[in-house]
Amino acid sequence: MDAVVTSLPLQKGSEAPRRRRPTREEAEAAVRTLIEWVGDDPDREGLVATPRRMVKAWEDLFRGYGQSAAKELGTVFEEVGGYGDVVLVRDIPFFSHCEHHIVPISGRAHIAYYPREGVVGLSKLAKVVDIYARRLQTQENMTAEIVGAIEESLKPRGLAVLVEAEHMCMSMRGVQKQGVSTITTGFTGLFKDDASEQARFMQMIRGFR
Ligand SMILES: Nc1nc2c(ncn2[C@@H]2O[C@H](COP(=O)(O)OP(=O)(O)OP(=O)(O)O)[C@@H](O)[C@H]2O)c(=O)[nH]1
Ligand SMILES: [Zn+2]
Repeated sequence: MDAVVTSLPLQKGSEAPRRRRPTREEAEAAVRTLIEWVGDDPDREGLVATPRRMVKAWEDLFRGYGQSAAKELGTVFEEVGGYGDVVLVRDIPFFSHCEHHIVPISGRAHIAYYPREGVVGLSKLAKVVDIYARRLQTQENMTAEIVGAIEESLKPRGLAVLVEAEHMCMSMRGVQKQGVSTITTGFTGLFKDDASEQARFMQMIRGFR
C-alpha cells in the first residue's frame, strides 16, 4: 500500500513541483502494458505475478526518493581525540539506473574528508551514496549530490568524492562497449585548493591493497 508517500517530486531537486503519485495498481498496469508491448502474454503463468514483483523491486531499487541524506548525516561525533587528518572510505559499491534508459549503472564510490568539528559514522557515508544511487541518475548529478549533501551537513575542511561506474546502457545496448568505466570527481576546500591533496587522495584510493 502506498499510504505514506502520496506525492512524488516531478524531477530531482527540492523546489521541483509535486504531483499525485500513481497508485500501485496503476504502476502494475503499466508493467503489464510493457510486457504486452514487447510481445509476451502477461496472463501466462510465469508472468502473471511479474507486474506485482516488478513494482515491489522498483520500490527497493528507487527507495532513495523517500530518504534524506541530511538525516543520515545528522549525528556528528566530536570526541575523536583531536583527530583531524583525512578520513577515507573507499570502494563503496552501488547500483543505480541511468535516467535516459532506466538501465543499471554499477560502480564504486570513494569519499574522503578532512573533519572540521567532528566525524560522521562511516556507514553514513555509504548510506548517502545509496540514497542518491537509488534514484534515476546521471553519474555527474549523483556525484554532485553526494558532494553537496556531505558539504552541507559536515562542512569539512576538504571533501573529495570519486565515482567510477559502468553504464549498462553502453554495454548491453546502444554502442555496446563492455568494460568501459566512467570516472567523475568532486573536490572542495583543501582538496580543491591543493593539487598534492588530490594526488594523495588518488594514491590512497589505489594504494595499500
Ligand atoms: N553524461 C552522461 N551520459 C550518460 C549517462 N548514462 C548514460 N548516458 C548517455 O546518455 C546518452 C543518451 O543519448 P541519446 O542520444 O539521447 O539516446 P540514445 O539514442 O539512446 O543514445 P545511445 O546510448 O548512444 O544509443 C547516451 O550517450 C548515454 O551513453 C550518465 O550518467 N552521464
Ligand atoms: Zn542510459
